[in-house]
Amino acid sequence: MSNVTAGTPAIEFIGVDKRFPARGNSKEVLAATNVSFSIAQGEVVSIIGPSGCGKSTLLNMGSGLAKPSAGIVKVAGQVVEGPNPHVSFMLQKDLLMPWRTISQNIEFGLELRGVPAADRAKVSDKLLAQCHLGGFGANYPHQLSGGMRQRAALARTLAVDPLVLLMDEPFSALDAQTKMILQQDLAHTVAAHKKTVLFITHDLVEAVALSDRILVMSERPGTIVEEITVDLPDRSNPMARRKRAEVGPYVARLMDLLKIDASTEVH
Ligand SMILES: Nc1ncnc2c1ncn2[C@@H]1O[C@H](COP(=O)(O)OP(=O)(O)OP(=O)(O)O)[C@@H](O)[C@H]1O
Repeated sequence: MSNVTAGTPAIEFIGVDKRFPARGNSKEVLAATNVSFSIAQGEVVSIIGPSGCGKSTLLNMGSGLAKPSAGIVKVAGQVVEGPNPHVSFMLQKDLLMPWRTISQNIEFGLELRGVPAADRAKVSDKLLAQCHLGGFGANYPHQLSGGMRQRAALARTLAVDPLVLLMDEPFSALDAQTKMILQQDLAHTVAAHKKTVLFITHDLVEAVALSDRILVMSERPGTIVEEITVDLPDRSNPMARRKRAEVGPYVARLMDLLKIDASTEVH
């Protein structure tokens, strides 16, 4: 799946607008405007921005679940016209199917693609081990902790061997320590498999700890107002990276760009 010509960006947005038409009493919403960026294969890029600025809408367009109102989105050099096999989604909610075991959940995407059972089992066994879930394949989601369920969701996301992982606040519902452990898992796995990641987060330290670059969006209609290169070592070891003194100044800069201070209103 990931055999894409070297040098072709994994995902590109070119002059993208997204408008939701007026419906009933609600007016038309211009969610995002003039969004352009390009992510190279193997890069990890985070998007941060105020609530409602269109971050999830961008991911939906990347996955083909929503169409741009203007501009184009390309994945692996091809214009995204609908759901496509190059991308895989991971959300805050694990969305595991409660009636399927963890292995069956991990294998679901492969099943849809008609991969034979024995081959599916090989993939899920490997991912269970890699995601520290060895021995839990026959369990059902309700038998696992929240952190383990997100690990299973990550394994399911990786099972189809996507070129791009689109991640929408995947760890935001977890406690701070579990979150750091899962960030570590993710960073390690992404580096080992040279995956491309587009990651949405409200957690500024998480963005610095995990990313090669951070795209900062304005209030709605969201557009990219700043692009910050995270020039720090240890992208595959966010626990080490977050201990570095340079993290503080990056976070301060992001807070300034997002205009977060003591007077910021809570929505
Ligand atoms: N299907 C839809 N129909 C109409 N409006 C929508 C739809 N989806 C999103 N919107 C609107 O578009 C804007 C952007 O929403 P989006 O969920 O992309 O923001 P976000 O930046 O991800 O927000 P948050 O940080 O709170 O998750 C919001 O005003 C939202 O209400």
